[in-house]
Amino acid sequence: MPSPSSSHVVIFPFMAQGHTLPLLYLSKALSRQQIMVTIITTPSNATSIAKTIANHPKISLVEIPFPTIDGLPKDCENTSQLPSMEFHLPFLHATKQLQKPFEQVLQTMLESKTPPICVISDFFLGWTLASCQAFGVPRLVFHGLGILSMAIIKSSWFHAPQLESVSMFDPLDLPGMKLPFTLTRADLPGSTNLPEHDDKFYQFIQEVGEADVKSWGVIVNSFEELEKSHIQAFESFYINGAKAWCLGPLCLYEKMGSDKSTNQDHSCTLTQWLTEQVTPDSVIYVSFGTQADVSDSQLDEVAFALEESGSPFLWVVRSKTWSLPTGLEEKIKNRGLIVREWVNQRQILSHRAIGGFLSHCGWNSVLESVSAGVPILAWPMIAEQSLNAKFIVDGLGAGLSVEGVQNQVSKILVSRQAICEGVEELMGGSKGRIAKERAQALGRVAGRAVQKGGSSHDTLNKLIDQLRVSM
Ligand SMILES: O=c1ccn([C@@H]2O[C@H](COP(=O)(O)OP(=O)(O)O[C@H]3O[C@H](CO)[C@@H](O)[C@H](O)[C@H]3O)[C@@H](O)[C@H]2O)c(=O)[nH]1
Repeated sequence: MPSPSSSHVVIFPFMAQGHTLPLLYLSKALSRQQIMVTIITTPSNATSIAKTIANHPKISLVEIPFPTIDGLPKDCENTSQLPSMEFHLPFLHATKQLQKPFEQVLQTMLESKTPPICVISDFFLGWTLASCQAFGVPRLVFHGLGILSMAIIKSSWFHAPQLESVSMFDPLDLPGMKLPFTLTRADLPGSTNLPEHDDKFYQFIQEVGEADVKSWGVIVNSFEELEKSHIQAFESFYINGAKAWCLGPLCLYEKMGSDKSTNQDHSCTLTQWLTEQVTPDSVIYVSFGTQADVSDSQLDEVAFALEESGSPFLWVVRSKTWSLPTGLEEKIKNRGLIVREWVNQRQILSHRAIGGFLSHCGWNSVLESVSAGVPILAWPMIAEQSLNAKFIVDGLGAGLSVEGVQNQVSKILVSRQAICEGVEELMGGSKGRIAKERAQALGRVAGRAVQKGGSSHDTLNKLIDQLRVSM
């Protein structure tokens, strides 16, 4: 069995912030266990990753070139650089061309004194399974999602023919699953709902899904106390007895303030602004993640709603075309901050001034909010976010929903009244108070999970032991 100091893990994240960040936190957790980690990525992603791993000598980076392909803007190496979600599929296909350089890197590593004990690669990089099998290295897959949403997606995919006869808004029963909320087909992500077999995205997901279920194991950014009752249903879809290793919340392995990848001056300004909002729990943080396209007219509604709600707010806006509606600047100037650059979201959520999070319910944001004990005002937009929103609101009771955000099928403009009412209830209503208590209780459990003796901490040790034995 290799000694701990010579154990080496290869991590290959998908080039999207929400997929890469948790794996960077995992790299740091592994390096603290004296494990060498090599992160494989492309040049422009390597530049930003290098900043976050600067003080971790056991983590190194290997760059492989991103391919140039028709239909994808030049120099786009991360989904956050895509002009819109229309380019997502060409981007996904482009990543398949990383296989050859990836295999060359793996070959060199296997000939070295420290061959890897496993490769942890993203679900979207399904072809890594064939490479790992060819070289005899176990592949662990990472999806970036929670257990419950993954189990629902897999189950509805598996039972698709039976589901087609169920109407869009009727409750859905998934065999073998105990759902903590009422699920309808309208809640399912687009590619799962009404799969069209000649749809190119469907075909891509089917391809990477086939590799997924043949993986050696699954790294899950969640913790047993949160999702234990769904693990068995999820694992049942894996054909070689693969285990789901719940290691999260991975963000909690990152020491607060240690990430130097954000602009430090800017971070200080935000912290100072938050500190000036003297009343604890008074500020609502607003962010819709790194992928969803939110129209400028919808952003106008958010702006008016935040103004009307009277709550202080800190809002991260990604749109390059949107500007604050005329007249609003003056009205919000003493209690609203709109930020257009990358912020340290975890640091913001943990500030005592933050009392709520208006969120799209990307899984990282959900976990970060829960970990900080901050209740969520849920506004799911794309992908599996409706499932996360129902889980946090109906399943865990740690959030409220924006009324009028029915599902992902009816794409209507959500009115400023609905948003404003949600903000008022979360920040000052009795339902908001109950959600806050629940979020705070979950935050304490999440913190214990990653500490010595906690469920995720123990699972990480067990995983490392098992990989070393199987070498
Ligand atoms: O200015 C910013 C903006 C984002 N973040 C971080 O970026 C991550 C964003 O992740 P997430 O909240 O999951 O949002 P998305 O990246 O938009 O989510 C995509 O990836 C998730 C994980 O796979 C899925 O759950 C979502 O449906 C999918 O849209 C989080 O860690 C945030 O803390 C920052 O730190 N600063």
